[in-house]
Amino acid sequence: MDKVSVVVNPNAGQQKIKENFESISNILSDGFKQVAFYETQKEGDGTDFAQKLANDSDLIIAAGGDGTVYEVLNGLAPLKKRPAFAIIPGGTCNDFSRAIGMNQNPVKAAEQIIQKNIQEIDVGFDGSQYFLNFWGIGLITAVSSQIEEDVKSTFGRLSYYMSTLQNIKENKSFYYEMNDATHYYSGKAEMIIIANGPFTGGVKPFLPEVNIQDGMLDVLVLKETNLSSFFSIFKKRTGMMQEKDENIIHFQTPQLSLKTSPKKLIDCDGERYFKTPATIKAIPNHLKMLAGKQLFN
Ligand SMILES: Nc1ncnc2c1ncn2[C@@H]1O[C@H](COP(=O)(O)OP(=O)(O)OP(=O)(O)O)[C@@H](O)[C@H]1O
Repeated sequence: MDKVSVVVNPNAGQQKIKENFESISNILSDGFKQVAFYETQKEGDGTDFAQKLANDSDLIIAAGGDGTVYEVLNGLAPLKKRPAFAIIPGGTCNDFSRAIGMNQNPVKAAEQIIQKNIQEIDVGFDGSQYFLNFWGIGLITAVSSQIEEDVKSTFGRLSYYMSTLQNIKENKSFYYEMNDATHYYSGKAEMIIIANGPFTGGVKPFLPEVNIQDGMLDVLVLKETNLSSFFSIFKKRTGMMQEKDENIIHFQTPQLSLKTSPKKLIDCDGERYFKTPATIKAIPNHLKMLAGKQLFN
């Protein structure tokens, strides 16, 4: 692994990467023969850079927040020849970087990257876009749309909690139909999350047991998103829940088709560009990532 391209969003987070640029650059140059940096200037640049640089890079590093990771992933994932992928976290939540054990200090993350701990991971795909972490509709979309940029920079992750609590009161249900090879479900729901990796919204309230190396997606349907359903999730996590909860559907599947009425805005790793319907699948071992820890296999 010699040639490394780093796609940097200089404005991500509170310019964390820019401030530490020299240290990051020195560390990466110690670990790899050739390191080049490319600064994004606007939306879409991360995807363009990834596509242009892929053929001539052994490794592409996304340095920025989850938006930058999403853009670089969506540049790389459709390609036949995909270089390895790594993340230097520089945003507010950096969800996926946490899932693969990256240190949240960008300089320390660069130190982890030069250890070259290569792991194969699954990538989610909904027919239009790829995701590493989660795909969701309903409450989760309302939560992230409501976080204003100024609130986000002042309160960081706390704003996700505050926004969630506010949304629990205001959330509206929708009608859904979904099926895979063995399940068919329909009814009313307030939130559906399809998880590939274990982190959503900078915290991990949902499905922390999700495995990003098993070729499967975890589907979670919440019929009602009130405080008691969140408490049920908590009980399920801690093994306290004995009986089946009527309010929650949870299963694993490699692929799922989903439609809703009305059409719902999709939150895909925190980005919101498309609406339902969609067919969502896990593409097993689609990317080689340089992780900060041993994953599940
Ligand atoms: N130079 C730039 N100036 C402003 N916006 C940019 C620039 N380069 C890229 N962008 C856009 O900014 C969006 C947000 O960036 P990113 O997610 O990296 O940072 P963040 O919002 O601070 O972090 P997080 O999403 O983790 O909270 C990206 O999706 C991208 O489209």
